[in-house]
Amino acid sequence: MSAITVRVPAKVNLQLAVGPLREDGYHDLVNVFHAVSLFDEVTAAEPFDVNPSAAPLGIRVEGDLAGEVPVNDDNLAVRAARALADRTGRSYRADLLIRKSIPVAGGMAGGSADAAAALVACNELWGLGLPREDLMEIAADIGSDVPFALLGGTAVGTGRGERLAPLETAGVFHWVFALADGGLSTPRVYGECDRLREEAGVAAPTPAVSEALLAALREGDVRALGQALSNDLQPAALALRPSLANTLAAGREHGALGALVSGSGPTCAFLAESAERAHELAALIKDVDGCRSVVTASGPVPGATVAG
Ligand SMILES: C[C@@](CO)(OP(=O)(O)O)[C@H](O)COP(=O)(O)OP(=O)(O)OC[C@H]1O[C@@H](n2ccc(N)nc2=O)[C@H](O)[C@@H]1O
Ligand SMILES: Nc1ncnc2c1ncn2[C@@H]1O[C@H](COP(=O)(O)OP(=O)(O)O)[C@@H](O)[C@H]1O
Repeated sequence: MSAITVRVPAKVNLQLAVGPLREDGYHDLVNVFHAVSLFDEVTAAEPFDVNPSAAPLGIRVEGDLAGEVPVNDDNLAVRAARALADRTGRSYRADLLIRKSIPVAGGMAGGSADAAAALVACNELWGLGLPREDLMEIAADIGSDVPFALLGGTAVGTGRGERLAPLETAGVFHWVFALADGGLSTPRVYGECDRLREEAGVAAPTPAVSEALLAALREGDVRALGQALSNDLQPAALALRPSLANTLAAGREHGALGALVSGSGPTCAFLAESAERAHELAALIKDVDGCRSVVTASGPVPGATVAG
């Protein structure tokens, strides 16, 4: 096969419980991931340039957001492809093309998604046949959110978020995402969370999964799910980007069943009762100050999957 395309979803965090800062610089989490139907596509192709001195991994990005994505060795898709090749101990080549739709630095794990997609695409292109468990291990070395982008669905992540257990869910949930201008740096938001806790004299709690959230997911109870959504990083994201409070308030006023910052933000997520209500809600919040654009999506959807 000379080119493989993989479709990979964004995520929203249904619960993000953040524990104390660990010695390795990460926080222990209970991270309930939910994959939604907003996708990037990554194509890995045999290189056009057969010159042996050319870089083994080429990278291009297409789409309105392309200017915000690094097109060098820092790109998470390139890092993933290199880690996969290193694992085999052989030198492989590929040209990677990302068709970007997931917001960049938006708290929806778009970079992690591209890394997961590159692992699946290159595993196929290079005929490696590595099992999913091996891809999961490489994924966890690249970033805490990368294993979930491989898995998809709805899952609880513990440790730094990389140790996953799939969750049972019923039905389809409908979402509106309000995208903001500019991103928020994930380490900066975690740092602000620690700072706010220290300032308030509050010790970081031991993270625990919400039983109400698990029951709502199991029963497909959208109202109960709306009530159970939570994000410990939200106060930090709001401190760094105060305009998000307006966006969240607008969604609640217009009938969202739940409203929260997605992960480290600044994307805000709103849960709607139905696909129709999601479209109505999107139209009502799209002109709120600080909101660049809105998209609707549903979940859960599968993780990184070869297209076609
Ligand atoms: C917050 C979350 C929620 O799902 O994602 P985003 O909302 O940014 O997409 C994740 O925890 C982000 O995961 P990911 O983006 O893969 O982060 P990593 O590359 O592993 O780590 C980047 C940095 O974030 C901080 N970090 C990350 C994970 C974690 N459990 N504790 C942390 O403190 C550390 O400062 C780390 O150096
Ligand atoms: N393929 C990629 N797509 C998006 N961002 C990338 C990619 N590779 C590296 N990055 C870098 O990672 C940062 C965080 O990316 P992203 O995963 O989109 O955000 P978040 O962690 O908020 O979900 C970006 O600011 C960008 O510099």
